[in-house]
Amino acid sequence: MELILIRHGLPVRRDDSADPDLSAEGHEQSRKVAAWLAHEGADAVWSSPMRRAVQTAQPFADHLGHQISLHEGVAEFDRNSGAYIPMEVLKRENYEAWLAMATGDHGVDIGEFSAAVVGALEEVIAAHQGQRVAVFCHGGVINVWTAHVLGMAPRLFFEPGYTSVHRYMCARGGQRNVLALNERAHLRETAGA
Ligand SMILES: O=C(O)[C@@H](CO)OP(=O)(O)O
Repeated sequence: MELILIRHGLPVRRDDSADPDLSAEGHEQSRKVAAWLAHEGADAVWSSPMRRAVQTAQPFADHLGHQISLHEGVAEFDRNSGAYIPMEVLKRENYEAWLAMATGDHGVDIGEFSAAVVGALEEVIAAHQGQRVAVFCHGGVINVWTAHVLGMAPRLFFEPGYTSVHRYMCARGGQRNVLALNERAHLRETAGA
């Protein structure tokens, strides 16, 4: 089966919640990724239950006429942090805090987080053998899954862009291969993509 992971669009900043809505630009990015993926379709659409992921999934699910299935196991590692500051904003405003996160101080056990993500995605894979499935989720989720497929220790090692598309072939025999990372051609006219 082909597993497609899509990071959510640009959210608004929230200093009082880790579960922000998408910004106007994030909604526009979501419409663009839906159009980008429309020609190939998907047999099912899954999402993290966080608002930014569900709102990003909605245009694609609407296009296909699918309901969105939610899985708590692909919610972001900082879901309980109490605030949401986009990483690029954090880097500008508080470089030390950004550096701490970028070098592994995430405030959570990354091994536990990775095990939960891998378990959740393996459930999705098992439920959709032979199909193409889109899962709308988060930068941390995409990082630890990709590290797992590459045989690396779990860590945040690359920067998935907003509404970036990541593809993996997942065979019945257990083989997991990367097909593509960080597809963002659908954003080529979007400022800051
Ligand atoms: O908190 C963030 O900025 C990132 C971390 O990777 O997560 P998300 O993809 O949910 O924005």
